[in-house]
Amino acid sequence: MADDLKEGLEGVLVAESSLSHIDGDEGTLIYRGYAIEDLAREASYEEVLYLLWEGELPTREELDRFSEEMVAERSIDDAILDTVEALAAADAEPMAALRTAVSQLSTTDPAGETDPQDRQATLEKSRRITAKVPTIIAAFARFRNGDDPISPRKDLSHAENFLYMLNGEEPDETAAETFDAALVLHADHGLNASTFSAMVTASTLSDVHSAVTSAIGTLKGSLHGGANQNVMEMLLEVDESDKDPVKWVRDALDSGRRVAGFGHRVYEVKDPRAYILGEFSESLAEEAGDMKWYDYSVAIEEFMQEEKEIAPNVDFYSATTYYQMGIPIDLYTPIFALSRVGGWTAHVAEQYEGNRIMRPRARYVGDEDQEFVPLDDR
Ligand SMILES: CC(=O)SCCNC(=O)CCNC(=O)[C@H](O)C(C)(C)COP(=O)(O)OP(=O)(O)OC[C@H]1O[C@@H](n2cnc3c(N)ncnc32)[C@H](O)[C@@H]1OP(=O)(O)O
Ligand SMILES: O=C([O-])CC(=O)C(=O)O
Repeated sequence: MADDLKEGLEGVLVAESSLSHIDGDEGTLIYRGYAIEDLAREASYEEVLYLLWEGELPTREELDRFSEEMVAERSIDDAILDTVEALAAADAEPMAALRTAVSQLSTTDPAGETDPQDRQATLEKSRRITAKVPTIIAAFARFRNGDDPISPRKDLSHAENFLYMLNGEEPDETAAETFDAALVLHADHGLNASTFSAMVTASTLSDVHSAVTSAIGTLKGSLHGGANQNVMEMLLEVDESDKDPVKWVRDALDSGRRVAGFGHRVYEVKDPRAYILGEFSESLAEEAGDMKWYDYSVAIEEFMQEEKEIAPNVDFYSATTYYQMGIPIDLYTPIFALSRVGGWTAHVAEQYEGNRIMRPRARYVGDEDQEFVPLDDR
């Protein structure tokens, strides 16, 4: 057995997948062969879910039926709502609340335990979880503001309905389209850490809810999904400092800080999703007549490129996009989960097919041949 140490599992091939592919040198991303740019421009999040779960883009009829099935699963039971209310009252972090509520969803799932070999049952469970995640996040956000949660509507798309449940009013066309495209852009991304986490859990033949719960916990970290919140907090810090953004970032790097929203394990060049989100951020800024956040971002991007040759990832421009849409900063990572749950569950379904338990190993560097000393003699 080769003894090469691959810290962070860099470059290690552990699975075959037909879901998404990243060319890190070229800076391209495809979902089942379709370019992310085409999907973001032309397809709804529901179409992308169908593509990931069913293997092909839906016809109009298939999409209508699928969307109806999703809509029918949007409501959450009172028991879940009570938990969400209690978590909001306890001032829980939104990602912690989401993780707990999604875990609890397993207790109200009508199918109970299902056979991992039953792909249909896995996909139905995935659909129920994915449909309910926006309802959980929006209810949490409202409870903590002292507002009543808003029931999901049946006549709105996944993206529109979330913004409606969050804000209490239907989003305008720009907000609805921008948010839908952001969901498309975040839906899948190869074996990123949270997806891998879901796959590891699934590989033990554990259930879909457990896999998604693992994935939420993994996405939360600042090196992964948590970076979008950190980007906006950094930009606010820049603003408050009254320093030039480039000077601020230079000082941050000098003090050993990492710049949130930059760098990637796979991309050697700018993340293709960052181009699209950058355009959204720019047009929202133009619409509002306030270019500040976009200009700060561009200045930081140019500096990071020139000075460090490190390009932005997906989290860099999603931050200012969401900020300019008025979304609370600590909901950015839950919103990432709201989209990525589609990818996580597609990978779980794939993992169950031809499953082998994930079990790497570590090189042992600890002590050997220790003489055991009984407790009272130590
Ligand atoms: C959705 C997503 O998960 S996208 C990623 C979101 N995360 C972030 O934006 C957090 C900031 N970025 C990072 O911490 C990293 O770039 C990661 C975690 C994304 C990738 O990590 P790795 O592939 O392990 O790269 P690694 O940490 O080895 O970095 C390589 C080099 O680039 C530097 N580097 C990487 N990212 C950054 C950054 N954001 N700021 C400053 N320097 C950086 C590292 O210091 C390292 O330099 P060195 O070789 O001189 O020590
Ligand atoms: O692929 C990764 O490592 C991180 C990422 O960009 C994502 O999950 O979208």
